[in-house]
Amino acid sequence: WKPSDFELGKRLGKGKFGRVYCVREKKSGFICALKVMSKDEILLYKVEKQFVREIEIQASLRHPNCLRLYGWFYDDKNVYLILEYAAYGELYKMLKKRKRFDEVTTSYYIFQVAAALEYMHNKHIIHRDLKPENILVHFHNQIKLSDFGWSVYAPQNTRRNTMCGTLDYLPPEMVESKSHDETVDVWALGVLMYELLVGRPPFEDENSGVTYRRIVKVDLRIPTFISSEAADLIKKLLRYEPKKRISLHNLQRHPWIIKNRG
Ligand SMILES: CC(C)CCNC(=O)Cn1cc(-c2ccc3c(-c4nc5ccccc5[nH]4)n[nH]c3c2)cn1
Repeated sequence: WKPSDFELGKRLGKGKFGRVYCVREKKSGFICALKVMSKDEILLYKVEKQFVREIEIQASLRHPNCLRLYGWFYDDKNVYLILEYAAYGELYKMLKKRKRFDEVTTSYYIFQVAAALEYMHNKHIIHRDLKPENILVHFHNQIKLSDFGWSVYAPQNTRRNTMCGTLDYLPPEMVESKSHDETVDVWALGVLMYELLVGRPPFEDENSGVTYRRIVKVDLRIPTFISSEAADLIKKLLRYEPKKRISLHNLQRHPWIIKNRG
């Protein structure tokens, strides 16, 4: 592949390490997202190892709810990623616009994210960075998990994790730098479900020390407008004990998921 194989379309956004464009591959007319990352940025941020691991992980994933990485190429200045195009963009932007989602839509989103996570966990891959910014939406409310920058091959033993970005999605064991495993994604799914239904994450506070304390205390307050089945599932996801969290298998059979999947 080379850049001139593609017709440049609208700019889709600025990722952490690059610019993303909607493009059309000239010969086939295929629409995809082209991510352009400057080589010296990758070298500057010393993320080439994470970058290679992310490419390996994303290229190996084949699931309707995991964003495809079709291929990649580079020239003297940039690295180019040929990624699947999601018609409606980031879930995060949709959430900001709508304030919060209804329970039917949210349960369909949570069901799909759980299916993608179950698929990844079966391949011993932990996502570790589940949040609305990393979830893209396609036609018919189809969800695409993206940005496997923090994904690692389990089991993950304890190591100092330089956490960048939001603390809101961290489970107690990561806040307390204990060892962690796939169940960190189950906790994050609980945070995601709460945020989609309520419009803000459950332990949010402008003071990150307070957020830390609220996470390790599991200081969870569920608003009354949330249905009792939804509240039941949120409580089963946001358990302090990793082993006590509901499994992704059982989540897909929870009354709130079944009832709302229509
Ligand atoms: C190191 C390398 C392997 C990283 C691989 N993973 C990524 O690059 C993750 N990533 C995906 C994207 C991305 C961003 C936006 C889109 C979009 C998209 N569609 C949109 C529709 C309307 C408005 C915005 C849209 N963005 N489709 N596919 C995308 C893919 C950016 N980074």
